[in-house]
Amino acid sequence: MKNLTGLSIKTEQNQLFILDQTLLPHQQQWLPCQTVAEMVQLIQNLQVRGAPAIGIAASLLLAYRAEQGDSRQQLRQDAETLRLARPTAVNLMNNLDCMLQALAADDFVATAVACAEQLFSEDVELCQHMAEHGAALVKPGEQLLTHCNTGGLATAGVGTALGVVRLAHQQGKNIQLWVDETRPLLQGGRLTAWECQQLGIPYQLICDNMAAMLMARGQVDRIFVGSDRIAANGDFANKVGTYSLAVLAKYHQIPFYVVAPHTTVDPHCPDGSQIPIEQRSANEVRGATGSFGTICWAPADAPVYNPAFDVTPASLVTGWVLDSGVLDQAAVAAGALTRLT
Ligand SMILES: CSC[C@H]1O[C@H](OP(=O)(O)O)[C@H](O)[C@@H]1O
Repeated sequence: MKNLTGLSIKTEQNQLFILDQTLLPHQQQWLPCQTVAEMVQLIQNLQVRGAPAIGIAASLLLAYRAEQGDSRQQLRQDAETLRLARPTAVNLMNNLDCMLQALAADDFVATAVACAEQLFSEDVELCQHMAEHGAALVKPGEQLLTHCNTGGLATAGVGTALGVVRLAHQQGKNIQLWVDETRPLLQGGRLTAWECQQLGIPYQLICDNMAAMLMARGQVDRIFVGSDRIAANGDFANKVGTYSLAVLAKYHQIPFYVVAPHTTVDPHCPDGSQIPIEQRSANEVRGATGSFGTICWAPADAPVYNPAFDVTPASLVTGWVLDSGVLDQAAVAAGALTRLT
């Protein structure tokens, strides 16, 4: 397997390593990953996370196992095990489908490795295209807002929504970024803040419940968020809290964009009601665990509802920023998402 270097995934000397995102921003620890069980744990613990990154990491693990001599039958079983690791991010399913096609070839070791490497390098390119299309929407001096983490940590490239912000910044557009901390796992406060500091992007971290006031004050000009799955009609799932941002943006007439590669579109999913929403553990809401240890601020037996994602209807979306360009509501209503290549 080639040496591949992403911000949170890398291969070196035929070994696969994952940057443990639960330890960021205070610790940077690369973990070797050699088994399917280890990869499932890393994905379920969000040590590797972000729709594109999850799919790429799972594919590289299968390629690694193929190089280790696992049988085609075992690899097919492993693909199905990995598919169950997290249900919402369709990139995982799409990437595993690609890997299963590669495993059908006679020389399946070589084709599996080539497929996983291609998925990695393709995502790098897709991220750059999304960044270019999205940054073209940004006017100089705008105040942008984003939710969760959608940067290099969540992809193999520069990211999706945060990749747009990064390029607008690099183009000298003098943007400012509001970063939602993104309860309960704080992907914004821990990961997007860290990426912004690495990249020199001027940002301010806010609690999720502060976004409305900023919009009311006219301090948000444009919102970019990522996605874990986009349905054929343009509804999309993203980190919980995205829907409320979209409603607020509609009320305040602020342009609201979802940024995603075509690998996040699920043409077989007719609308948002069909997107499976991952339910996560109560303790994530009761408290937080990270490199700082565990802080439990709720009663240990507090009843909890913890959906990891919510669904935003297409009616609230100004534009879909894809690697192929920006689609507006008319294009999406005409079925453009079902004709992507
Ligand atoms: C480009 S990543 C898309 C998506 O993934 C994140 O979810 P998680 O942190 O649970 O993996 C978040 O929803 C991002 O917007």
